[in-house]
Amino acid sequence: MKPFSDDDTPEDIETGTRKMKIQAEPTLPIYLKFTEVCYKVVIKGVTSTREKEILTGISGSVDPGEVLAMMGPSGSGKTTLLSLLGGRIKEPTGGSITYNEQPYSKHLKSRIGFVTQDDILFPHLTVRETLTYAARLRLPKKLTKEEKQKRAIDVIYELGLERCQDTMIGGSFVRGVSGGERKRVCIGNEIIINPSLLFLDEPTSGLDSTTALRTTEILHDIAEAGKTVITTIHQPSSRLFHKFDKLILLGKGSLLYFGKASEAMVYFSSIGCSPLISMNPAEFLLDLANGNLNDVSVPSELEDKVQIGNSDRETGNGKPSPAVVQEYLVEAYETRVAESEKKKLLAPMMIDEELKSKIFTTKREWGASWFEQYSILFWRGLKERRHDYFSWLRITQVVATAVILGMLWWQSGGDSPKQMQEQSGLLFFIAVFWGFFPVFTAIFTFPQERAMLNKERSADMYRLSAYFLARTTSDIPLDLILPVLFILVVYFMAGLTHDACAFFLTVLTTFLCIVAAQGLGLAIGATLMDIKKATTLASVTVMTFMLAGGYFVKEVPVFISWLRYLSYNYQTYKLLLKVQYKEKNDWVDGIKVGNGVKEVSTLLAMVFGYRLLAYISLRRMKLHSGT
Ligand SMILES: Nc1ncnc2c1ncn2[C@@H]1O[C@H](COP(=O)(O)OP(=O)(O)OP(=O)(O)O)[C@@H](O)[C@H]1O
Repeated sequence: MKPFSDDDTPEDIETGTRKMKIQAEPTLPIYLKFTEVCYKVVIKGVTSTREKEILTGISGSVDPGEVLAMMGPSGSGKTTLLSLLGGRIKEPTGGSITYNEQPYSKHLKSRIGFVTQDDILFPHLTVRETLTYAARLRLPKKLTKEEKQKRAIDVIYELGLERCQDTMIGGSFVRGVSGGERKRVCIGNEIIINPSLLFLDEPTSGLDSTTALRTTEILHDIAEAGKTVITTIHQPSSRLFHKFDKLILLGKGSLLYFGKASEAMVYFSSIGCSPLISMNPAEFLLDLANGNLNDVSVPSELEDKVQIGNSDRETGNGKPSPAVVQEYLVEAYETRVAESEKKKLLAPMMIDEELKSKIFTTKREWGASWFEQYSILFWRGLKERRHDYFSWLRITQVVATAVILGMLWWQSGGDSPKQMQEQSGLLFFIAVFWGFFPVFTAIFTFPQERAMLNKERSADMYRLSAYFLARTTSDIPLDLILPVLFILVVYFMAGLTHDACAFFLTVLTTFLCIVAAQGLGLAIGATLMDIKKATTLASVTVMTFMLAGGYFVKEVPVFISWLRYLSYNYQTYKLLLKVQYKEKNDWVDGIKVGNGVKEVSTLLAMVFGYRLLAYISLRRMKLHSGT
């Protein structure tokens, strides 16, 4: 453990919250410049399509060692600008963004850390596990596993997370670390790669002012270590505001101010807007950007606009309307500052040629080999998802269903055709239950995983194929336990064929049905972003498969009979019948009892088919997100 530093107050030492010293190795300094950045989106309505302008002509710059804060009311375009600068949205509609005077390139990905607004973390991993997995996936291959683990521990100490390193992250239903600690873990996830550029979307939202200040101090320390830090911020306290080097103030997508944070108040007073009472500068600036001029001195130009009495522009209370204020502020910035700032930005920077070329010369490579990626993701998936699989709710659901079925078909026997006919209802239910249940589990658990997949794939952490195979194989042990429990209860309560081979074949058939169903669930979850739409489509699909299964209607019309080759429920049902009655009868429930080879191969084909569909949907999902 690192010793406490001289800067730590006795209180820090007592509470263990020492001031951080970010001691990362040197990084490539990156000078970020953006001029006249515009961004539009096309909004498709039911009857018409229109363009919406989100950002208009935003210019600014930030150097290594500086923290640039972006402020503005909600919806003013902060996140959009941050995403454009961080390469998360690929192309601005206009203007240019350069990194050491070079345009964005994929090589930059490994030099950029991006902390999103939502804390996307696995709730059941501990702080240390989260950071260790990130280090093992993201740090260069040349480092050993031990060195990567050490880096994770260093980050834990740098961010003051040592006291909660073995605590689970937690989520909506699991108690875990505090909001401030969770935010620090998100920051740790990004600084672990020692990025040159660090982007953060509202890192202090939802934190109390002391924790927010501590988080901002961390950003300051990170910048001091030679990194370029850009953050959006919602409502900073005045202490926090003074920690920023540069400031961008946005209002409805337009630039109201760019410059040193410490000079913002001087600039606004120079255009006639200053607070009439003592006020937090951040609060004053946000009021201005919102067009709220309460307790603010109004410049004479704006006063005149009220006196003209243009009803559209007045709010009726003697104050100009927000639209008029916004127009005035944009115009004031354009006429007094924008030109000189643009000139400065357009002037070529005195940057070493080496710095320019280094952006492209770094070889883009994965932090781990394909097999390592697979193995890390396998163990991580197993650790995380075992909680979903073995929640008390799921166990109760499965065991309760099994007990009810066992009681309904209590020692039903399957010797006479009548008994077989009755028992076939139970087998049909098993095929339907294990055809439905995993589809919905996959759909419900996937959104969280999708967010993580998007985040990690945007940072080039691993190949999709490694993720997919790890997910598929880590599901296998988890998938086996609940069905085995279920079948153990049902099998002996209902008195199905007392034969070890029949028992294991029943388990195996159910398992194949589950793997196919999960593939379908994953494919639907990855195709439809909306969980409501996904559950509706899944219900309709599985219902159709169930009906086409031939249990209710024996003679299915030819044009619909092909559905039986998609219906894993039907193939499962047929196989279960064969497993139970192969020695006893030739026909049960209108189905010929044979050796089952055809059904096994059809079911296996479905397992591969639905998994392949899931893989294609995941690939397409990547394209949807634009990352
Ligand atoms: N893809 C999109 N399609 C339609 N509108 C969009 C899209 N992206 C952003 N917007 C709109 O652009 C505006 C700016 O959004 P953005 O998320 O950048 O704002 P913000 O300042 O970060 O807001 P907040 O502080 O609430 O997060 C909003 O009105 C938002 O609805």
